[in-house]
Order: sequence, then structure tokens, then C-alpha cells
Amino acid sequence: MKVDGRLKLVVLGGYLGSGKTTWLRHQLHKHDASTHVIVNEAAETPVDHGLLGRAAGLSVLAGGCACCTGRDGFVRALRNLCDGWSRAGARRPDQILLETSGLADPAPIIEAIRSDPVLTHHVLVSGIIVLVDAQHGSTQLRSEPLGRAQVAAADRLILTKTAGVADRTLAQLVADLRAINPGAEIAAAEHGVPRLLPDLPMEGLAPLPPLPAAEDLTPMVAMRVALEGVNWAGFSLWLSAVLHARGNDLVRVKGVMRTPAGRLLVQAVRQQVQAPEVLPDAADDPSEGHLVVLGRGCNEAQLARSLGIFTA
Ligand SMILES: Nc1nc2c(ncn2[C@@H]2O[C@H](COP(=O)(O)OP(=O)(O)OP(=O)(O)O)[C@@H](O)[C@H]2O)c(=O)[nH]1
Repeated sequence: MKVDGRLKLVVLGGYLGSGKTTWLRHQLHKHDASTHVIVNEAAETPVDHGLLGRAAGLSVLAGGCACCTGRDGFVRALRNLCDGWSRAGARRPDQILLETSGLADPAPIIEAIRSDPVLTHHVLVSGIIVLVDAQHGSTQLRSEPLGRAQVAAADRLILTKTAGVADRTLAQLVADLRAINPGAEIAAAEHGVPRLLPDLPMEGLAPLPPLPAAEDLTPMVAMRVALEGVNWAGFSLWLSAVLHARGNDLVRVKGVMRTPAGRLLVQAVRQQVQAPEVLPDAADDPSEGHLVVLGRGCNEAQLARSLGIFTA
């Protein structure tokens, strides 16, 4: 929808693996509004764009977060899109949605849009939705300054993966979120479908402790592991083993692998490996044949070496 002549832009943020793409896929199926989606991924090899086929238009910005290293590229790309839509006869979307990388802080992205004279003329940031993984949220908010920054930037927080999470854990998470951002609306969704939160026991919860100093944290990096020629049995054994050993450091794993059963989307969030999803056949998918691992405490060569041991 155009607001005072400008296009609405919604920023969708949330920590690595919090459920942004899943939630967005559901919204694109449910709503008729034509949405141009911009997917930003920290890794050089994008994976999520292949899942968002229902978007009216899709732009992929890979290899840097729009809040920091990818900021100039993001502003340039958004300017180019707006220029294209301003041309006579161009088909404009009803809205733009930016799915940020899981390593992005939404605040500098919004600042980048609002401080650009061309973009302020074309675009109005109309909402900042941040998804929070109910299973890992409280741990993240106690260990990752980025998790807190994302929550602080939101005007709507949506808890994902709430099914099966104890009320006490949900209550602690809601208390943590309210402590960081008392003004944000808090809702819940399961695989994108809105869900009512139960009445939660809000007494006797722990206050949020101070965060570890930023300089004590090793920066999170994006690593890429080649999967060409790797056999599925050895690969899945390796993935379980490496996440069992290092799942707290290797926060997010995703990739597309060709197997005799078809093209499989492989995903894990911390120690939880998801059942692989069969993807439609696609030629020239740059994400195929690679695994993207976001984490800290190891490097690409070490990952490739250990995969080689399992799949030799
Ligand atoms: N049980 C459950 N699983 C979910 C839900 N939302 C997402 N997932 C799973 O969590 C994993 C990560 O979901 P994504 O939607 O890819 O998360 P993301 O935030 O886009 O991930 P990044 O872009 O890598 O940060 C996938 O395996 C999803 O199937 C949910 O509401 N419930």
C-alpha cells in the first residue's frame, strides 16, 4: 500500500534460525497484497530466496548484513528498485518486505533508510517485526548482545516454536522481552500460523543479568562447506556428530544438497537438525552443493576436514 505517496516497507528481523523465512512464506501464501521481498543473507551463498516463490518480486543481497558490511549495497539496491518502480508504466508492489540476515541489528538498517534523501522520498518504514525462537530465546538474550538489540528495535515481537515449550519457559521469555522492550506488542505463531499465548505464570521470574562484554565474545562468522560428491549417509552422520559436539557455537546450518532422493534443503538450528525438505528441481541454483554454517570457534578448513573423515 502507498502511504502519503510512499511505499510501505516492513523490516522482518530475528536471530539466526528464529523462523523468519518460514513465517514469511506463510504470510505470502495467506495475503493477496503484492509484496516485493528483499532477502539479505550474511553468507555469500544465499539459501532462503528459493523458498519465497510467492513473492511478487524478489531481490537477494548476499555476503554482508544490511546493518553493517552490506549497508551501502542495500541502500543502492533499494534505490535502484525505487527508481525502477517510479518509471512510467512500471508495476509497483503494494509493499516491500526486507528479511534481514539473522546476524543483523534492524536499528542501523532503518537509520540507513531514514537518512538517505532518495529513500525517504520513496519509502516509509511501517513496521519492524522481530521473531524470537521460544526454545532458545531466553538463552540468546542472556548471551548475545545482538539478540537484545534485535528485540529492542521491534515494534512487534512474534514468538515462534512455542509448541511444546513449558509455560514457565515462555513466561521467562515474555518477561525478558518486556524488560528489553516494554512497548512492543508480543504475539506468537507456529510455522507462521498465529497462535494465542496461554495465561502465563509471571511470578518469581529471574531478572535479565548484565550481558558479557562485547569484546569477550568471538565474532560470529559465515562459513561455507562444499557438498559436491558427498554421500548423504556420511553427511548426515557428520552433521549430527558435529552439532552434538559444537551445537552451541555452530548456531545455524543450512544448505541445498542433491541426493538420489532429489534436491534436499538441509537445516539445523543449534543442535536441532530439521527433517530435510525436498525442493523442486532447479537448474543453476547457486545455493546447491554448499552448506552455510554460521557460528564461531572454528573455520571452514576444519569443517571440511571433519566432513571428509565421515564421507571418505
Ligand atoms: N517447530 C517449529 N519450527 C519452526 C517454526 N518456524 C521455523 N521453524 C523451523 O526452524 C528452522 C529455521 O527456520 P527459518 O524460517 O529458516 O529461520 P530463519 O530465521 O529464516 O533462519 P536464518 O535466515 O538462517 O536466520 C527451520 O527448520 C524451520 O522449519 C515454528 O514456528 N515451529
